[in-house]
Amino acid sequence: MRELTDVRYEVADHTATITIDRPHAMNSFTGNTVDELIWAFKSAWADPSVGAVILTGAGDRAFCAGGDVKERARTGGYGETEWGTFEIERLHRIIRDIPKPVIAAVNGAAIGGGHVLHVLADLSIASSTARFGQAGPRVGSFDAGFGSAYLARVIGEKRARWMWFLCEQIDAATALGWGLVNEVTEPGELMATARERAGRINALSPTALRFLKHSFNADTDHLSGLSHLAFDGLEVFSHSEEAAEGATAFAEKRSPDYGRFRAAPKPDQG
Ligand SMILES: CC(C)(COP(=O)(O)OP(=O)(O)OC[C@H]1O[C@@H](n2cnc3c(N)ncnc32)[C@H](O)[C@@H]1OP(=O)(O)O)[C@@H](O)C(=O)NCCC(=O)NCCSC(=O)c1cc(O)c2ccccc2c1O
Repeated sequence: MRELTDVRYEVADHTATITIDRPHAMNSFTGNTVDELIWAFKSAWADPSVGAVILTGAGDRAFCAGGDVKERARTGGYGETEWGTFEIERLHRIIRDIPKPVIAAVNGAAIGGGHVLHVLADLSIASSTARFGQAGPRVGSFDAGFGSAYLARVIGEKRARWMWFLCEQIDAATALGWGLVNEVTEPGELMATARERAGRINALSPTALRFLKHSFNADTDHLSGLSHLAFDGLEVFSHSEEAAEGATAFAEKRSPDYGRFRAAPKPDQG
């Protein structure tokens, strides 16, 4: 068992529960958090006693607020990692590829990269107090892979563009109406509901579930190439003044000033 600082990993009744445990920073993730999440998902994948996985956040304020923007404002990145690389793309792949259903138990704010994590889960159950939103364009970031294209598959183009282009949050009732979550519970009932659903999954044929999960995925797996390209672009963009302005403004609790970056590429004169 690896020593974990940012994530809790528990297995009970054939269900692995993975909890992002950084409530002081709204369960936002650093590179280390992502490494630990990958370890937890791989552990659940390899454990023959586990049939379903629940992903949630510690406390009642946040599921996950995405990347730790203060860390990025301070250092320009998401901190040290095991291999020196920020492995968020690998985490996305593991959530999709693990041959067991993943249930996101959304206990509060699911924002930015945290929102993407629940979108990638097979099922999402939300507390009535949960909030959902994308924040990249406000803090100088974007997920032009699964985080936008697969989101559009789930809720439709207009709604996905609305979430990304306005960076406003929606509540749990709206998320349910949009098909962004499967069900909404009272906050105190969220984990019991998620465990009950996991228990029902655990009573089913694991092989049938595995084939079904990968069959659902196959239809959108080409987005993985798009994701790869998008993360290449994000890596380049994240070193720009424009990206730094977004992160710095968040850390300084002020609105970002993107005015000087507005000049659009000129149409081809040739
Ligand atoms: C999440 C919120 C909507 C919550 O708002 P609320 O009003 O309830 O709470 P506060 O704003 O007062 O927050 C409490 C406390 O937590 C700190 N905090 C919140 N979010 C973060 C965060 N993401 N990083 C660090 N710290 C955070 C906040 O500063 C407060 O601390 P105090 O010390 O002041 O008490 C709201 O907080 C919010 O909108 N948060 C920011 C959301 C956000 O911008 N997330 C990052 C988007 S970018 C991203 O996720 C991302 C994902 C990737 O996969 C990438 C991959 C590769 C490169 C870059 C990536 C990337 O940038």
